[in-house]
Parts: sequence; C-alpha cells; structure tokens
Amino acid sequence: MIAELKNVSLKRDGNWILQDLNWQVEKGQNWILFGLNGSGKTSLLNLLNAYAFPTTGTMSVLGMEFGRTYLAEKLRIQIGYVSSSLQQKIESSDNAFEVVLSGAYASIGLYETPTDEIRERAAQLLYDLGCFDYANRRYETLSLGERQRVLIARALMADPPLLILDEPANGLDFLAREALLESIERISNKPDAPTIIFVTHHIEEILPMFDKTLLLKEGKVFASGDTIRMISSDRLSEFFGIPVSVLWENDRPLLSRIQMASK
Ligand SMILES: Nc1ncnc2c1ncn2[C@@H]1O[C@H](COP(=O)(O)OP(=O)(O)OP(=O)(O)O)[C@@H](O)[C@H]1O
Repeated sequence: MIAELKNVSLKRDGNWILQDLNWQVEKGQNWILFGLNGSGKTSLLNLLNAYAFPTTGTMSVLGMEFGRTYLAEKLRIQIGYVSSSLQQKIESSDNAFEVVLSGAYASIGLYETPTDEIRERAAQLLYDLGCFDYANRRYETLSLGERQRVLIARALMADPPLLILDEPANGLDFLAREALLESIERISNKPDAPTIIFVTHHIEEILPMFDKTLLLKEGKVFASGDTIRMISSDRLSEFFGIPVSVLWENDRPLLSRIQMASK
C-alpha cells in the first residue's frame, strides 16, 4: 500500500478544510487528483508529505503510520515532489545536470561530489525526460516546460516509490504540455516506475496511464475510482453543477460545456 487515509479531516483556523477523506493508493496504480480552486488539493498533498497532520482520522504513507513515529524527514526522502514552490527555490545559476544531481542529496544546491554512479543515473534521467540536449544550460535560461522536466528528473534521483506532480503542466503551451506528458508516460512504462499522483484541474491533461481518479470537491471526496467512470459527462455535470460533455478520443478526454437552448 502506498497511502491509506481513513476518515481523515483537517481543521485550520476553526474551518474544516478537509472532511472525512477515505482514499487508498495501491502500488502499481497511478492517480489523478482532480479538484477546482480551493477544493483542498494542496492541503491534501501537505498531509501526504507530512507537512500537516490530520486533525481527526488515521493515515499511513509508504507504510509509515502518522502519529506513531516522528516520520516527516524519513518520509519526505522517499517522496518525489514537484510543485511550483520548488520551481522557485532552485539555484538558477546551476545547470540542468547539477539540478538533477542535487536530487540525490535532497538538497537544493549541489554541495557534495557526486559518485560516477550518481552522475550516470542523472544523465540517464535527463535522457528519459528528454532533457539531455540542454543538460549544460543554466536552469534560469530554460523554458518553463524544460524546467518542469528537469525537476521531475531531479525528483526521481532518489528512486522514490511515490512521485507527486502538483499541476506540472500549468502555464505550458499545447506542445510543451504534450512533451511533458509524454515524458511522464515514458517514466511510467519503466519496470521500476514509481506510483504517480498527478494533481490537476484540467481534464485534457489526463493520460491513459492514470487508471484511477479522485474527484475532490469542497474538501470532501466527491467520488473516486476508475478514471473512465469518474471522467464522464454525467459524473462531471454533477461535480461542476452545470451540464458538461466529456468526449473520449484517442484515449484522452475532452471537456466542453453544454449550452442550454435559449427560449
Ligand atoms: N491555514 C489556513 N487557514 C485557513 N484556511 C485555509 C488555510 N489553508 C488553506 N485554507 C483554505 O482551505 C481551502 C483549500 O485550500 P487549498 O490550498 O488546499 O486548495 P487547492 O485545491 O489547492 O486550491 P488551488 O487549486 O487554488 O491551489 C481554501 O478555501 C483555502 O482558503
């Protein structure tokens, strides 16, 4: 089991931000975490990363039960996490190769001399993520899409069993988004692939590899299960509260709003 949440709730400043969440993430599954702005996605990720603890309920991540042991540091080393806040913390004068290498030490800059084995792994990951051609370029000179792929390679350096991608395609144009998604698909096809949780509020980013989806609404699990059942016209019309249509084409969903006929 990768993660298990049982009746988990989270209270902040007197408000319930997450309520009664039940969620099981099993090894071999890849999940979409889908929710609108303010639905509690970031708060849920903070729980998974042990940056916050449930106010009520029980949870375990990678076999570590929250509350039993002080697990935060031990847990975070085993989770690859790519978010926009990480994006801002990277030393911009480091080149792409150095940024990836730093992932082996869970550090932001590079303070240790990497072994040949670590250098080889970094080079392989740059290749897998399609970043090899700009390995020597300074991070600050890379486009947003190139940066995201470098950060994913960095997150994979420690060989994490769980990779969390928090809205990785935000701000990317169509081609950059597709290049990023293709890289993610390539990682997932490897024999030692981590379980991936991909957070998004864009239906179009859902790749066939994401077999499971959790729909989060107003801090509660609206529904969760097989992606094909979650991302359907009926389910999403109910979720959004307006009539929408989902069209699956080439194993990818497209969302549009159904215009009501005017009288
Ligand atoms: N420390 C806090 N105190 C009070 N309210 C909070 C706190 N942190 C988050 N919230 C509220 O909880 C709700 C969920 O926030 P969260 O950031 O988890 O949502 P999100 O789904 O990640 O949103 P977005 O997609 O916009 O980033 C929001 O209404 C937010 O204002």
